[in-house]
Amino acid sequence: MKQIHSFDELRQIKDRKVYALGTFDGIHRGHQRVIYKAVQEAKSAQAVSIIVTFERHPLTILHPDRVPKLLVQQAVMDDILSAMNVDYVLRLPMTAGLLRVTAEEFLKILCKNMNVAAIVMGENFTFGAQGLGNPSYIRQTLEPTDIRVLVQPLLPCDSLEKPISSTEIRKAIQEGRMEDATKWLGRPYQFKGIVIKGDQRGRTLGFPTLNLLLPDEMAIPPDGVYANRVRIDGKWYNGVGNIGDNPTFKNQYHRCEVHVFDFDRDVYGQSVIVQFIAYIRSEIKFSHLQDLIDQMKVDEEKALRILTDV
Ligand SMILES: Cc1cc2nc3c(=O)[nH]c(=O)nc-3n(C[C@H](O)[C@H](O)[C@H](O)COP(=O)(O)O)c2cc1C
Ligand SMILES: Nc1ncnc2c1ncn2[C@@H]1O[C@H](COP(=O)(O)OP(=O)(O)OP(=O)(O)O)[C@@H](O)[C@H]1O
Repeated sequence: MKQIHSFDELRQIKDRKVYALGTFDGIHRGHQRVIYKAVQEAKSAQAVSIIVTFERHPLTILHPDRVPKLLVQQAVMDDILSAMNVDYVLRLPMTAGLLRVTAEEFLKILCKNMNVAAIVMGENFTFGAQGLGNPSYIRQTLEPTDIRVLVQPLLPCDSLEKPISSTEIRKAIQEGRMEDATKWLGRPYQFKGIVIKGDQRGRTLGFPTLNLLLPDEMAIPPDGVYANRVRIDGKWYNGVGNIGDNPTFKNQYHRCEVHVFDFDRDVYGQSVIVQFIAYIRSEIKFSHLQDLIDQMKVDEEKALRILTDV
């Protein structure tokens, strides 16, 4: 999959094109429906599939203090899109100028002399200045052309009368409902990070841990203990982890740690992926070290049970 960043680069692509339009944070199951449709349509129209999205969220310009946390890091998003056989992702740099582009202009740039076979979007897609462009606007505007407009019905969250959305998934993660996040994303919630040195106390407690700084741009589950999976050097391991600042000890900082089962290699400096499968309990300030150790043994048992059941 190739990445492009401007309408000029888009114009260089002479193949027939099928676009999928949206923000696509998280590539949740609703997004996957739209993307699969675009890939399928591209195949039958002998065209290339192009995801049209933004480098950053529009709120980075409109309300920087309200920018939502991300559900997927860009490198991970690109791996997912490649695995879905997408040909290109166009990530438009987010600028005040881009936000002023009207729906009419935006459609014109995307479609005029661009050799477009089809445009795919979900029923709730909006675009252009003030979000005035929507599926019926696109249908109407492209009516006189031979560009197919494929509007996908919204995939609902099964427990709610709402469509799956990045917003609902962010809420689930922030409330520790990791099972909901997994169901709606179609994969466990995860982030990538570099293993840093901790206090090297874990091994003396019988629970050595990988320590990661929390990626500031990402949605972070609440402080507490989790059943985790961790990918190290391409291999997945089970584990039990903690997000928090270890209130039992002094001079700590907010981080994520995972005790990886059946693993004893030194991986400082390596990039790993941590998945959050289920929330187990909140963090506790223990008065005695032995109470923390006993509790971690209980947590380990619980995590093992959860991870063998999923
Ligand atoms: C499963 C698990 C549960 C934990 N629960 C707590 C807790 O409730 N309270 C706390 O202060 N620290 C908790 N921790 C963090 C430990 O205090 C920490 O892993 C230990 O002090 C080692 O730190 P280090 O990696 O910096 O050496 C937990 C860690 C794990 C792996
Ligand atoms: N549940 C869904 N089912 C089908 N298509 C969807 C669903 N949710 C979004 N889409 C479509 O996928 C594309 C990308 O969606 P987008 O990221 O803009 O919205 P979202 O997931 O609802 O996020 P937010 O919660 O931020 O509004 C759009 O074309 C949108 O209409």
